[in-house]
Amino acid sequence: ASAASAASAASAASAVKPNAARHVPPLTVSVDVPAKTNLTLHVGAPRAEWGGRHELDTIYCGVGVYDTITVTSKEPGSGFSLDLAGEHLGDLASTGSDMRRNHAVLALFALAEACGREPDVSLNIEKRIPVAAGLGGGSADAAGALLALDELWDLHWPIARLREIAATLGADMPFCLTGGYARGTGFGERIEDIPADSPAARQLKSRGFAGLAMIGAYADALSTPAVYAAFDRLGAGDGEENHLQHAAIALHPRSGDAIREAVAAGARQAFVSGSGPSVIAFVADEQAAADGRRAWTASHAVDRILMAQAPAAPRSRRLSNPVRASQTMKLRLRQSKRLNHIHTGGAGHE
Ligand SMILES: C[C@](O)(CO)[C@H](O)COP(=O)(O)OP(=O)(O)OC[C@H]1O[C@@H](n2ccc(N)nc2=O)[C@H](O)[C@@H]1O
Ligand SMILES: Nc1ncnc2c1ncn2[C@@H]1O[C@H](COP(=O)(O)OP(=O)(O)OP(=O)(O)O)[C@@H](O)[C@H]1O
Repeated sequence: ASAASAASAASAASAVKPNAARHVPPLTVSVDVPAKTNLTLHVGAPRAEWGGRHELDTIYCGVGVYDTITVTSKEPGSGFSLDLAGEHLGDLASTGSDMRRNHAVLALFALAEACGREPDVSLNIEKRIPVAAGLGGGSADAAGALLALDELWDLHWPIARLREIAATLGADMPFCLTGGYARGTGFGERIEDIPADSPAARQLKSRGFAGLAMIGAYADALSTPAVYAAFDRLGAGDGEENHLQHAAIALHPRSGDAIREAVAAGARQAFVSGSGPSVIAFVADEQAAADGRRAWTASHAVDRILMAQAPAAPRSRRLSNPVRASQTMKLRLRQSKRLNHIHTGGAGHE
């Protein structure tokens, strides 16, 4: 069940038990949030009122490589902390990376402000989604933080309300709250769910956009604004459902090699994920996956291969004991009291 349905199930349960013992909010909540891709991504004109972001019509799909976001209540007045763990942290691991700008931290401050709470929370992110890879990892972490805090703080807000907050933080975030399949319009933030048993979902499945997917990931990153800027110069490739694919391959030719290799090895669908550089290849079965992996390995068309199921959705867990990270790389930020003011719209910027 998704975190959203878990949340509404919890509030429904308390509604039918008026005499039950007072509900005690959990002290730790953990949410696994999948990566996202775009099965189609039609890009229109940039719009000044969206800060130059482009009009989109896209079919989003959750892809089952999960980041785990864990939130734990802290002493009142103690502020927030952030722990990041994972083998491939990309630019998040660099000393110049400002963890106060981490998307999950921004989500914590946005929700705290919206519900009038202090952000006295420790955030723990176990990253598995490749960073700056076109897989929406930062958006997934922000969505996970919103879902987990919604439970930790016993808010149980409707998804539509969480989506409004998510939309102030980034185009992909409203989708990442629910995953599955969905259509996105506006700058990507207006979401219409595509239920799993709908004709539209059945059509996507029959076109091969479901089941086992290989993700070809790279040590290189692509900046999303740079890919949109390249799209503005180059336009979309002929017949390509992802209008950013041509621009992403122009900036990162190995993504084009990976698509060709995957198709030659029998993949049902192979395309650049969002703004790239990652490539997603849907395969019919384990045998086709083995063929695809061999082709990518022999040709060195990708640096890393991850396997995933799609479509995928967030899932939440209440924990009685805080989790301990045990990964190879671990980064930590302890926040100063002053930072609270910066992120809640108070005094100035650093
Ligand atoms: C490429 C996609 O991942 C496809 O879903 C999204 O369009 C990008 O989603 P995102 O990273 O959540 O986007 P945001 O954080 O809102 O914007 C990052 C940058 O991407 C570009 N951007 C994003 C969305 C959009 N509709 N048009 C744009 O031109 C802008 O340069 C913007 O400054
Ligand atoms: N929690 C986070 N996880 C990943 N990146 C983050 C996070 N917070 C901030 N960032 C910053 O966001 C940048 C984009 O990372 P992300 O993994 O979201 O890329 P992406 O999937 O290509 O983005 P997009 O959603 O634009 O397609 C990174 O380079 C990083 O500096």
